Amino acid sequence: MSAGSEFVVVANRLPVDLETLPDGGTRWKRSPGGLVTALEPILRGNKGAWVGWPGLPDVDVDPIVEDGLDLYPVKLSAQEVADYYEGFSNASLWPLYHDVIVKPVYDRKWWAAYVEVNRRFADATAKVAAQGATVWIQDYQLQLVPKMLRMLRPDLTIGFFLHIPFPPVELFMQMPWRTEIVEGLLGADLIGFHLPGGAQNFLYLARRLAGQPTSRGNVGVRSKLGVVQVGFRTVRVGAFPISIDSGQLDELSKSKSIRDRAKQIRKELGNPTNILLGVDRLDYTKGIDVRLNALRELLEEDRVDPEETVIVQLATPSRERVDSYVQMRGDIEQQVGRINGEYGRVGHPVVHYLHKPVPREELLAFFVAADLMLVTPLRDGMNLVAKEYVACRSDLGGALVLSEFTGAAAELRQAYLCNPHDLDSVKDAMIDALTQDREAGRRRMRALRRQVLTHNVDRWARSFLTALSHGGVAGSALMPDEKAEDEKG
Ligand SMILES: O=P(O)(O)OC[C@H]1O[C@H](O[C@H]2O[C@H](CO)[C@@H](O)[C@H](O)[C@H]2O)[C@H](O)[C@@H](O)[C@@H]1O
Ligand SMILES: Cc1cn([C@@H]2O[C@H](COP(=O)(O)OP(=O)(O)O)[C@@H](O)[C@H]2O)c(=O)[nH]c1=O
Repeated sequence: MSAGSEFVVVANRLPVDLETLPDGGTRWKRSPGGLVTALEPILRGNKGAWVGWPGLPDVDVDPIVEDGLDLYPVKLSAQEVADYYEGFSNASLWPLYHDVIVKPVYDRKWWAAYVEVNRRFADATAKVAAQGATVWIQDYQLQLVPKMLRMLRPDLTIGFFLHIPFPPVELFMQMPWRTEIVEGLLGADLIGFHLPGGAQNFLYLARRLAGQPTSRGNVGVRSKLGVVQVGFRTVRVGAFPISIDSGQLDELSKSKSIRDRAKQIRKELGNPTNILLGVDRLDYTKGIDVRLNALRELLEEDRVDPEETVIVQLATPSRERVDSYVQMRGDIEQQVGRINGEYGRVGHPVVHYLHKPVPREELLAFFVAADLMLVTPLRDGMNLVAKEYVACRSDLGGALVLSEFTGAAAELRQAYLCNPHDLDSVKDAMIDALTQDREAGRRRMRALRRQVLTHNVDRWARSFLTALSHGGVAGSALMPDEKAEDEKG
């Protein structure tokens, strides 16, 4: 075996995506989503390796050995992208884990591809990792890798982190391959979730489906880990809410170039009194439809003046070949057209909608410019956008409307919290935020910033990796296996 890497991250995507250009050539671009936002700075600071898919089917890409970060591409065929990524990952697991907002589809062919691709990731990682290395596997696309990798390389320390919610038993039991998934995860030494609720759901399922004895006490945040006893091995289970590089964003957002661009954005929008902002991957979990409906009703009821208000919705294209995403895009674009048709005028639309990725610096200028940030998911593992907005508001201006169904809501208690399933709750939160007293708004933003600036992505990674290397703190005594009792109840 070659020397290999001491620290390896394994994720479905590499931090950069290969993109096909109109002339048939290719170029690298930043991969979408919060997982990459969070992990890239950690890996660059730790000199590690990243195993992942380069984002295009059927391409052979050589490993890229860069300063501080080595990339090891895993090749997927077009059929595997359809079955493993678009199918099992994003039409079975994603909706199941997000409260079945759309109906999950369970397909044996997709499952077979999921097993096959997970095996390929495990094989690739086994080749890259040094003797005794630490391997950190990411997210729902790779839940079988911990067990597969342990069988290949028992010398490794293996962590797993789930970036999306882990569902309650009533939903998880729908999954035809539920036991295989729980057993796959139990190959890790430490399994991390954003919130204690996800960790507790998992502990219950480990007892019930894998028949393993587990701890019974509450799991804490970065403390009081749960345990599952798997033969002679102890698997730890904990809650580690992810975050952002808040210090860096705070600094960048104070720069003259971003401040100037924010002013220019306001001018380009016609200097309205209120700029509302949404920033999301175009995903049905994000509640883009919810905020547009809320705004339309507020306009209808004359509670918001269309002459003084604009909403900017930045929507990165996502999973564009999955049926539910195609359908949702059509619905949202229809809503945008309806609001502009009814409340806009020539040269002054109410909704400014972009369906394209927005570069990081431009995004920060939008955060600085926005009077009201709308984060209204029906369910979201964390939502880094909410934290990014707060980090960019060193002026203590602006206000955040935040869905209670995001992981971020557990920490950002001074936001205007709302229930996205109750349109009146969203509308009231928007009005409260738009009419807030200036001083009260500054107090809220100060408190939000204290939370985000003291709990950054570094702390997230350190808390997880420390628990992984030290074995963590078990919070409650191991209880006897009460599988039979659970099964009855
Ligand atoms: O890779 P894609 O299919 O294009 O999707 C992008 C990423 O979306 C998801 O992000 C999640 O991770 C964030 C960071 O922990 C979290 O804030 C957010 O709530 C999640 O939705 C997905 O989990 C990633 O695997 C994808 O790469
Ligand atoms: C729309 C948009 C977003 N970003 C960045 O992407 C991530 C999104 O992370 P979050 O946790 O909120 O959600 P998902 O992971 O997508 O489910 C965040 O860092 C955004 O700043 C971007 O760079 N460009 C965009 O256009």
